[in-house]
Amino acid sequence: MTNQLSQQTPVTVETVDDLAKLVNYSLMDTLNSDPDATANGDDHAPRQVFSGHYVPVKPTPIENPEYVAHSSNLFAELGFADSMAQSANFMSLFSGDLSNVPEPMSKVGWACGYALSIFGTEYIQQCPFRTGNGYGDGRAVSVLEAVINDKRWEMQLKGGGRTPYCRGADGRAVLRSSVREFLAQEHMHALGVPTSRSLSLYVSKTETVQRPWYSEGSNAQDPDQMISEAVAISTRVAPSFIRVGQLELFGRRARTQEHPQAMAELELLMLHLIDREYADVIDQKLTNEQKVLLLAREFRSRLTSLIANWIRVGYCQGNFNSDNCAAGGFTLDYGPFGFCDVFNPQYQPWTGGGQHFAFLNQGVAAERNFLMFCTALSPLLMSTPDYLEQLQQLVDGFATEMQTKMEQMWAAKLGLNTFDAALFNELETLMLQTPVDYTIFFRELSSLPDDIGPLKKSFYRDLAQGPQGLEQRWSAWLVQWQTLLGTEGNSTMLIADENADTQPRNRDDIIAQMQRVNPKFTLREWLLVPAYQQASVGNYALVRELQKVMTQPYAEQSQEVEDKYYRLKASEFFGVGGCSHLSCSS
Ligand SMILES: Nc1ncnc2c1ncn2[C@@H]1O[C@H](COP(=O)(O)OP(=O)(O)OP(=O)(O)O)[C@@H](O)[C@H]1O
Ligand SMILES: [Mg+2]
Repeated sequence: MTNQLSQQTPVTVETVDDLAKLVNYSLMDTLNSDPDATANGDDHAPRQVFSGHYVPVKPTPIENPEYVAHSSNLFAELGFADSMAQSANFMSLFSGDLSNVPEPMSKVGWACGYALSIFGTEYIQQCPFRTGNGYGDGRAVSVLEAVINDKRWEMQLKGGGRTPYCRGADGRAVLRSSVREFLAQEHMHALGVPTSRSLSLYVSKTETVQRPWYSEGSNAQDPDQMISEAVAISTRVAPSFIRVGQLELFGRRARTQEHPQAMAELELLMLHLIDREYADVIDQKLTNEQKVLLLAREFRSRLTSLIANWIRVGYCQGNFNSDNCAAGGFTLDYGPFGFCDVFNPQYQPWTGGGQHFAFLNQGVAAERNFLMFCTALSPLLMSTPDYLEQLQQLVDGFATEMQTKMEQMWAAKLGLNTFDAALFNELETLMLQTPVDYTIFFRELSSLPDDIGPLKKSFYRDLAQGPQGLEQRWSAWLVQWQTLLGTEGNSTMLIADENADTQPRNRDDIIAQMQRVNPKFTLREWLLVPAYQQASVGNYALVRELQKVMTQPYAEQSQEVEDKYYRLKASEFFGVGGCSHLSCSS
């Protein structure tokens, strides 16, 4: 749960020609291509894809691309020179034009099909053909895989044009959603939460599409107008983009023996997933059945940690369907996400999402995705009933593991070594009744205040306006917490106390530990709105400023940054469409 410091690699990639030397297409080499696909990749009309793991497809470049931003952190980790982001060849490639890429880079990218489950219910009819064979990457096109310092990375354009899975839509992403996703991915990484990463962001100077959106200041739930927005392509990077929904597509086909290769395709995908995401923890020499079990165990462990991390930093994914759940156990698809301001277990930024995907329900939503993951893999264990039984036990044990991770996370946020249910329950009640700003509250608490004075900075209401006795209850809670921490009445050195759960710890150590767990800055929606609004008129200053501030979320930063970004959400932003809630995310 600590902030991962970016590892820098010496710059070795200064041009697209240098990058071409690192390409290595494991997916295209080991998985099956759709046998009905056109050889040249001009495959953009919606159609059914009956078999094969991927469809070769050329992205459609955005017209007149302009540089908006790149992640210099990721560039440094990959050994990319910053200058490359604005070079003509790099910009062409990552704004969708593969026509001039050097050998051995492929001039054709690929898109993958996947199935959909929502909160554990299988959906089949969500494509124009009502079969599920037309569902998948409708606007995400992978363009290359490269091995850089022994690590494999896939690079995928979001908004890269229509694919056979586009279902009649335009295949584009607008600047607004691309700015949000671009900033959020790198913020999440800096928060120490596993995620796909952002490489680059380019916008078209001339090409626009229509999207439903809110008129200025609208309080409506749903957008009340169509607006014209510039299209953009952001490139995201991950070891793979295999989703739970993808395993499900092949699991369902294997289950119903939809075609003669169905079982073999499921097995290939499972092995490929291990190779891409779990090679360091699953021994190649094991039998396939043993691999399936280990895979499920490891995925469960990653997924439960991921959710605990989301809740630690106040993140709500909003649309945690199985097709938005990366099988590698990291955050994927920053569509209708949000970082909460007010602590609220029911916080759900997406109006279409429902309470099942709300902030504190994310563990249960993850459990449903894990069930679908195991269901998809179960055809591979049909001949080994004892293994199937063990898989079921992994499903049955999810909630307990989730609970353990949550308790560890809450304890860490409170600076404690062990979770104390009574202390936490009272805190949760107080946070709801006050109400408090989640980020500011825990950050202020991290300074180990002597009384509740400093915590008031995080309160959205004067305590006198709340239930009777609120102030006294806060004070009593603080004393109880200090007792458990062992800091009561001692401002310099801690004394071991029989009630304290820790060995004596230095006060500064506790502060430092808590500040590594409780970020000072989170990417709240009211900070994103002006950044993408200014970007829409060609001013990228705020995007870059946010990028800088939000990639150091645990650092104190300057007074100026604090004044601007370490604040309660202003009252005028509450209830505003596109700021407090949103519907369309694309
Ligand atoms: N403008 C569009 N054109 C074509 N397909 C689209 C478009 N918008 C969304 N889709 C597809 O609809 C499905 C559901 O959309 P969702 O918002 O979950 O994903 P997304 O944000 O596009 O993508 P991802 O999950 O790849 O980050 C996805 O399969 C996506 O590819
Ligand atoms: Mg999605």
